Amino acid sequence: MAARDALQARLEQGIDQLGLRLPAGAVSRLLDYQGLLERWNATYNLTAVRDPAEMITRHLLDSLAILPYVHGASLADLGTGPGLPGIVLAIAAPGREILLVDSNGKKVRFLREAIRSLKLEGVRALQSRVEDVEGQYDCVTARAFASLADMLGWGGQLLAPDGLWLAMKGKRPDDELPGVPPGFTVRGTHALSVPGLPAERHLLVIGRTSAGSLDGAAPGDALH
Ligand SMILES: C[S@@+](CC[C@H](N)C(=O)[O-])C[C@H]1O[C@@H](n2cnc3c(N)ncnc32)[C@H](O)[C@@H]1O
Repeated sequence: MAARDALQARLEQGIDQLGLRLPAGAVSRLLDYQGLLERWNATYNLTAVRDPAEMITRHLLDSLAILPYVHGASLADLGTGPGLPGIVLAIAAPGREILLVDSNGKKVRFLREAIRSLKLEGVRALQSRVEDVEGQYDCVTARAFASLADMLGWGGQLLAPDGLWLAMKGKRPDDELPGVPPGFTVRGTHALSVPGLPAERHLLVIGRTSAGSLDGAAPGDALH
């Protein structure tokens, strides 16, 4: 219990530093999710991060850092792995339809168990390659998944016309910008400061190029 108390203090402090307010019970559910991940990870190797305190920072707080950018009533998290950022966002911002997609069967088995045991309503896990997924979502998230060119090439069809694609990256991915396919434009690049994480983190917010607009011509111009 003492260990959980210490993790809870670290998580709550990080949430405060991010300037977030989460719904009642969310912190406890996030710790339950992490506990489940730690247990499954001992057998199934779902994440290379094994230290619980490091998981709080590198998984929970890093995922929560994009919460202010989450948009609309539906969200698809592509290449979600063990549910990052998708399950964290499902707990922190409930009330959305959320699809978690991964091609790896053991990760999807974990996701289904997490959805069941955490009673995550409106959340579904799909074992599939992103290329084969159908539907459209107001928000698409992807962390540590693929280059911008690949992720938009494989999954661009999933973004609703007014949707926002949130691509989570480490260093600012200037070298990937020329690969953004036609029809999409980078609306902003945000340097994220994740409490306790010294590494650089960036969020690219990508939308569809609106008809008649030139903003897809030079994605770098949209950066700030
Ligand atoms: C490096 S992991 C990142 C997992 C998680 N998003 C995170 O940040 O911890 C990339 C994940 O993408 C999945 N993946 C790779 N290519 C995929 C594809 N084409 N369709 C669906 N999932 C894919 C892998 O199975 C893996 O779980």
